[in-house]
Amino acid sequence: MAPESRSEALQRKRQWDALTPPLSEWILNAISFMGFTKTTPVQEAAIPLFMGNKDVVVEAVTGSGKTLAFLIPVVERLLRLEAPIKKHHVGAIIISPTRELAAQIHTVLLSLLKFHAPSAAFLRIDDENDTDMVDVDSSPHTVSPSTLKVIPQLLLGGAVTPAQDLSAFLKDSPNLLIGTPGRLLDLLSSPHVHCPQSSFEILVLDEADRLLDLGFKDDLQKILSRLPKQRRTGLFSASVSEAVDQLVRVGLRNPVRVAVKVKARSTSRKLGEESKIEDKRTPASLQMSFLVAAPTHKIPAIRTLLSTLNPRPQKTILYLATCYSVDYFQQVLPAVLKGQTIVPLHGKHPDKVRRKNFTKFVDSVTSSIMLTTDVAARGLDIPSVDLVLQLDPPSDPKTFIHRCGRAGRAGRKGLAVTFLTPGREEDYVEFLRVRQTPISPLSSPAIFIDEADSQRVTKVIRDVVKTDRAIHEKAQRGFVSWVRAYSKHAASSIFRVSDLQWVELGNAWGLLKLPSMPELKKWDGNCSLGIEMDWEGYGYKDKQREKFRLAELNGVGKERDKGQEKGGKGKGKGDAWSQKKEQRATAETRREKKKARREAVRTAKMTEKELKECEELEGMIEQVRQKVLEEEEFEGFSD
Ligand SMILES: Nc1ncnc2c1ncn2[C@@H]1O[C@H](COP(=O)(O)OP(=O)(O)OP(=O)(O)O)[C@@H](O)[C@H]1O
Repeated sequence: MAPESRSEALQRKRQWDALTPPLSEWILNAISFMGFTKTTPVQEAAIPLFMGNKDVVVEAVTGSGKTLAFLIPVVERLLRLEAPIKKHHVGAIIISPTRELAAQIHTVLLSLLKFHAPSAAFLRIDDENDTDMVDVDSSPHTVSPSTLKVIPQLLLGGAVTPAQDLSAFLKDSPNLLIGTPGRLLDLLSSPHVHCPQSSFEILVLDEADRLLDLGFKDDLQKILSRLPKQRRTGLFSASVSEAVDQLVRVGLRNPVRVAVKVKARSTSRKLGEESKIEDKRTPASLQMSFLVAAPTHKIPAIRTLLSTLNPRPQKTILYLATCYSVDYFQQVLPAVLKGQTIVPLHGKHPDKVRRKNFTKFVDSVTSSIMLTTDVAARGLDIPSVDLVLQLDPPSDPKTFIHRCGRAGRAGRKGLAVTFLTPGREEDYVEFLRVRQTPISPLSSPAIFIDEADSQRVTKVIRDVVKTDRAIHEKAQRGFVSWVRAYSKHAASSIFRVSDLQWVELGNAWGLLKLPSMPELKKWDGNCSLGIEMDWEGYGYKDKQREKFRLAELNGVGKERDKGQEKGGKGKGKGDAWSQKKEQRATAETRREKKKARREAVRTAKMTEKELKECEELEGMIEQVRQKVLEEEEFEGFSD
């Protein structure tokens, strides 16, 4: 017999049924139904280790199939126990940093369990593939297969209360919990939920480096303190190596490290130098590009890119730095990017909006752009996303590869374009290269923007802003939050507020004036940006708000608004969120103002009911302002 060639050996190796220990028949069946003929490299390496008795730290590029690389071992281990897990005991936990990602993991799990008859029957999963289901009694692995099943529970913040989570837990007694840290902790804190040594098998941290970040530290530590030390733990991410110092905190025992890298020819060699093969941390099918453009040229460039790319992008994700910039650009971009459905998504949206918008984007059949923040940077697997745009490079450099990795998944072609402002920001290319994330100039399609085009776009945006004072306020708030984010960039020697060109930026955003903010205190330019505005006549589209504004204008608000609306650096209510301390009126002054306002409103002939509504509205606005201040000051404010 002819000896097996290397490629034949590799092919054979990458078969699902060649994995050891062997996978259950029903899993092979499920995978075959999903159309995955071969394992991906990370699945091939990680599944046997994690199914065996090893803790693993797995790093593999975005879109390389890490979800199945941990779901299969989790499910297999739960179904190979000697006896079913006791009522209200948990056998496994999967933690994810965001709701959308946790929900996605749960969906992939259900698509597997559909093929496991006892679990599917319990979960009443729609089983249109009845005929593909394997009679688990014939499985060689399980001791009492017909009694063992996987019962997952998805735990997310938002729509469902912690009490409802607990009640579902008590009713169904799930043995596998999937959720975000906060909600998991709520459930695990109940005395009715048990994770003893005898039951608990396996813990997975998906996007582990993100979960090990400071923001999740407390919740994660509390979760870990409720789990037995003797357990299997798996950490998965496309950038897990950044978190290596933290691994000890998670209590890993001699973990095996699995690192699946991509080999690529070096893009940045000097003249006459041989091209080298380098390790890359992004998938080979993903073209990673950058475009150097002045701020006012960036949105026109996006418009040109979307209309010249061939084939036209079906779904695009456009990343911005902060939630408030998303709130603003969702108002103005439809006028510039005609023919695109713009769907906003960020972490400050109420849960209902967040779910509705996410589904809208995923289900959209027309060209759509998701306008988002880092809340959608990781893990999301939306196959038809073929273009990722970063109007602002992320503050945290490891987020860069996650954002780009929403395109070019599972071998599909994708393009990621990052916009950089001419000058110091161009050093970001080298900054990324030394982090094994090479990006090259966008050459195809070539994008040229002339000044007239960029001026036209600025005008289109400004015209939208002028239609509603509320949009102007969003613009001001968005811009301030953007400047703050810029000032907190991790690569602080590259992204420096002192380099910002304020007028150019104000025009790029279509602002009607530059907001009053500490960053502009020493700037001696003109905050009005040369725009003539009749500020008193500039109203809200919302009738109630406008009525209240007019009432205020005729009364106590008039004096105060003057300073603010001249476009100068006067202090007023509108810049409360940028000058917190100066804006906190004493309780007495507030009471007086309220009295005077009531008087002013009375002269505007409002009914008591209208007056009450206006006051409620203003109270809400004030609360939001205060919240914005606090969040921006203490939390960061990016996603
Ligand atoms: N063996 C396989 N063959 C082909 N496609 C696969 C295989 N395994 C998974 N996929 C598909 O690859 C895509 C990406 O998988 P997955 O979301 O698990 O990637 P990931 O490595 O977790 O990415 P990220 O780092 O962005 O979270 C999914 O659409 C999934 O269905």
